[in-house]
Amino acid sequence: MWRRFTSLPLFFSHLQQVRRADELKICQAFCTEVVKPPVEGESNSRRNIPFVAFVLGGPGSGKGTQCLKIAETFGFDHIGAGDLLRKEMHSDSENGAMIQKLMKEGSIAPSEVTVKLIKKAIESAENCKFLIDGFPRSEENRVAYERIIGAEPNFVLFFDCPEEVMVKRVLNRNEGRVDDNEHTVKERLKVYKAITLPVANHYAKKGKLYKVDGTGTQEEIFERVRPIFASLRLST
Ligand SMILES: Nc1ncnc2c1ncn2[C@@H]1O[C@H](COP(=O)(O)OP(=O)(O)O)[C@@H](O)[C@H]1O
Ligand SMILES: O=c1ccn([C@@H]2O[C@H](COP(=O)(O)OP(=O)(O)O)[C@@H](O)[C@H]2O)c(=O)[nH]1
Ligand SMILES: [Mg+2]
Repeated sequence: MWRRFTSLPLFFSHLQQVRRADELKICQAFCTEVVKPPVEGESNSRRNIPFVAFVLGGPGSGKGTQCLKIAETFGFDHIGAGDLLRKEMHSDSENGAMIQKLMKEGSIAPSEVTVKLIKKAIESAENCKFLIDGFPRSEENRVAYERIIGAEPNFVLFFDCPEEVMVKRVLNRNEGRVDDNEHTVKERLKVYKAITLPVANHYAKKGKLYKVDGTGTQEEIFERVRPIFASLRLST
């Protein structure tokens, strides 16, 4: 349904914006100025918003692996939503037990928890361009992010991968994760198809989704990803 969605106009318009900002410091060039939605007790002010790419795809589609390569090659900060939640789970946080339960079930954590962690990661970074990996996982996540951060992502990278390939990769991941087992991955795939794919569909309809074939070697996949980021002229 959402197979047709190239959004080159988006990139070209951003490219123009970057070109116009050629003399500016690199960080400034990555920032998009947007109108902040009205907040009670605050006037409608203009402010700088970081350059953000969401990275979506099923469990084991290679999001984390490719994000590491993109971050290294193009100077993005990599914010893994699942990594933030795992860190929170292993801390003394009051949410730890709840997160562990949800992860084991293959369910999605409350938006307020995840968005708060993402916001903190963005605010504490020196960088101004981010890959947000594995988020938003639901329409509710998406709406909460856009409301709290006050901006949509600049674009969305989506890894398309057959289920059997994803399952095989997850079961071989060997990182000691509570969710890398046959039962949870099956549940995660159900959640992914029912709740996460509509988010990708939303951005596809807006012309913001870039779909990449997630099969093949890590290097082959990165060669499909590379032109997307290279065309942004955002590498440092
Ligand atoms: N192209 C690939 N071919 C084979 N294994 C891969 C490939 N990409 C990633 N992997 C491995 O598959 C597992 C899942 O990859 P990961 O990047 O964690 O996916 P995701 O973040 O989408 O769940 C990891 O163990 C990773 O090393
Ligand atoms: O925005 C997010 C990201 C992750 N998760 C939880 O964390 C798990 C693992 O997410 P991660 O992105 O690390 O998994 P991956 O897709 O990389 O295997 C998910 O199944 C969810 O339970 C969540 O609730 N919200
Ligand atoms: Mg991952």
